[in-house]
Amino acid sequence: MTEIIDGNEVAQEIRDGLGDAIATLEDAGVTPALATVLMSDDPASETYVSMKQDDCEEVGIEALDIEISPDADAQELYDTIDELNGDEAVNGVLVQMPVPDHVDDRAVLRNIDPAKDVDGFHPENVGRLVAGNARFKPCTPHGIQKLLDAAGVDPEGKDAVVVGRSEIVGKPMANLLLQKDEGGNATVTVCHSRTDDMAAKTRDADIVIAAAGVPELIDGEMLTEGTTVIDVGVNRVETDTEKGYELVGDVDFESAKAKASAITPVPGGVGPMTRAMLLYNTVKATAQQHGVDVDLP
Ligand SMILES: NC(=O)C1=CN([C@@H]2O[C@H](COP(=O)(O)OP(=O)(O)OC[C@H]3O[C@@H](n4cnc5c(N)ncnc54)[C@H](OP(=O)(O)O)[C@@H]3O)[C@@H](O)[C@H]2O)C=CC1
Ligand SMILES: Nc1nc(=O)c2c([nH]1)NC[C@@H]1CN(c3ccc(C(=O)N[C@@H](CCC(=O)O)C(=O)O)cc3)C=[N+]21
Repeated sequence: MTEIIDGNEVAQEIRDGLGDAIATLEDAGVTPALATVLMSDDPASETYVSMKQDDCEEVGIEALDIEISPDADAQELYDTIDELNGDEAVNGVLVQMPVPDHVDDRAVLRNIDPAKDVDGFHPENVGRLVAGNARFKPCTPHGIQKLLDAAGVDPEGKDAVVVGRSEIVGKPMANLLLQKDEGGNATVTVCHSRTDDMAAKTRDADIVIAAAGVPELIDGEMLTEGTTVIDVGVNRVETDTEKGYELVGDVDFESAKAKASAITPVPGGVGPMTRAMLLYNTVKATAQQHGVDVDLP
């Protein structure tokens, strides 16, 4: 029987597990606060940001929701980031990606105070992660480590194939799997759009993590029996339904499930974990900023 890894359930465990740490911070007189900055009118981005607000409310994190018109000057975004960096009541700052073309996304990430960079995208935090001394593990790959653990899959000694090499998912995922640490110690292959014969790599893998942003790129034909399949893709595909779209992963679920020993669904797999680990990083950031010791799940 193929195990369907339930991301909503594991995310709920993480949120519940943050309760103790948040209570410890409250005892010290601190309420964690996360600021999300949205400079986009993309409906998917708006959905994620509003889901993050709800998550914060559930666990007792204060959520600040800042919207900047996508037509505004880049300077307005930089000024907002400066203000949040300087605001002692704000513990975490997240700028929803992508930002408009006229804004330099690297400069945006460089401007966030690394101590408040709960995405883990600031170059200092990227460097620390690669050096094996992470301050904040990026939310999506960290969430995937938690999902693998919940499914009883230890990457140690396994062949892992990551499809995608983005700064947000593919690269940090490969780095975490490679680390000489719990949840790591895998042998890692990273595929991308220039990879030759990707199916030969995925067929050799014990763990496949698909993060290409291409609907149903990975199907059962590209997998061997017993593979663990993690689907990061959240693609909105137009349909005739009332909503007008359907969420489709980077994995063809039915054919992959027929081969996999365990697989994540879309929705309800990696997405909820990304949001849960953002809360985790916000609590961690708050504790670090105030020198309070907390137990994290
Ligand atoms: N569930 C969650 O929490 C999250 C989900 N996502 C979703 O994950 C997906 C990937 O996101 P993100 O990493 O930001 O995307 P990017 O577009 O930044 O990166 C996609 C990567 O996939 C590679 N790629 C594209 N097409 C192919 C192909 N045909 N074969 C092999 N590799 C390919 C690209 O290669 P190259 O570098 O050569 O261009 C690139 O490295 C999207 O669907 C996104 O919505 C993203 C973040 C969080
Ligand atoms: N600075 C920054 N940090 C991010 O972490 C970040 C970002 N920018 N830009 C965009 C991507 C994408 N991303 C998702 C988060 C949650 C779901 C999620 O919760 N998905 C639900 C369904 C959502 C729905 O119903 O539309 C699920 O898969 O079950 C998806 C995608 C975070 N990202």
